[in-house]
Amino acid sequence: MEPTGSPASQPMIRLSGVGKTYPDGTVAVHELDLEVGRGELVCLVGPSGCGKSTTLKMVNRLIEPTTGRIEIDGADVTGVDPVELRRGIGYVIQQVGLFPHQRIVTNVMTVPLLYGESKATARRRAEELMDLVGLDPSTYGDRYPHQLSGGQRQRVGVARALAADPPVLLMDEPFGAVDPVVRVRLQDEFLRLQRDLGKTVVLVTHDIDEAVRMGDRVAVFATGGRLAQYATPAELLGRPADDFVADFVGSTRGLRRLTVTPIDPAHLEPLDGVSAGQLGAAVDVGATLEEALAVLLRDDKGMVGVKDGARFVGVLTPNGVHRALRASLG
Ligand SMILES: Nc1ncnc2c1ncn2[C@@H]1O[C@H](COP(=O)(O)OP(=O)(O)OP(=O)(O)O)[C@@H](O)[C@H]1O
Repeated sequence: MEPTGSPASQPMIRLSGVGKTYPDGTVAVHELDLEVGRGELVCLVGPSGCGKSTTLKMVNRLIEPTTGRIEIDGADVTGVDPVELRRGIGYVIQQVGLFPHQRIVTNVMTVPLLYGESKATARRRAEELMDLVGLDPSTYGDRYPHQLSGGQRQRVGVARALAADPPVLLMDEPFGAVDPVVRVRLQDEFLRLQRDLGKTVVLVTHDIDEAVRMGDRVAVFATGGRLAQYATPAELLGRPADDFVADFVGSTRGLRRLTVTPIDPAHLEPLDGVSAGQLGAAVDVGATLEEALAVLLRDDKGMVGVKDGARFVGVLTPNGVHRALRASLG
């Protein structure tokens, strides 16, 4: 599916009153309204069985909704041939689904070959994609899936999903199968890739930390396929909509807010009478409160200098951190 050059204000994905009731009467998703902007990364998070995967699969029509309407780039997906639809939508799942008896490069080439590219072009494209996800094709291209680590296999899954250069990427627990350290590295790599490529991404996770770390917005689902809150990470942690969300984001949400709240120059204090030598290390004005607080605690000077490039713009004190947290909720 080609982007139609629709107005930038139109969401890339729009779900209106979408519901799914399975034949046995299970309500997997209940009347869901959700919009995902162009280039936005939205995380769907919630306890097991709350309808996250079903929602994702309705977007690429692996599951048909029982009610409602789903549009991608302004077009009703039910009017698009499912095979055609899925070409415009990359899909990454936890179990990656690589062909075990094919080399990695061949696995990635499958998609361009499917679209009728010549073998040489498909190979070139596969090698580019492997580079893009941080796997050197000359080292890993000729290996088989079982000769890769879980994290490396996951990268192959992402490379393959990007092979058709789809504007939309759906990811179902993409980093679920790897250990926590590799997981954070893959999250960082993917965020960098996403910033460069500007895809519209919907990512399912049951991990609230992953959701607030990665999402521009986060949709919290509750049991019964009900959307409990759809908000930015800062809003979600600072103003949970109800007890369910407050409970789900956890009692340490105050700490988590530091990770999603940027330094606000309005809450800095002037440098007057303080020399740079008294300050220890400085942080960049684009840093988060968490990064600033880490330096503040480490250097133990009672304040941390904040720089914009080479220029000092002020100092942040523990009180300033408090004020910035309060003010971030408007
Ligand atoms: N084919 C089916 N028939 C009946 N019920 C189903 C079917 N597939 C899924 N369900 C039910 O629909 C609900 C939502 O399932 P879904 O897989 O979307 O949840 P999820 O939030 O992705 O869960 P998890 O985090 O455990 O993967 C669950 O209660 C599940 O048991």
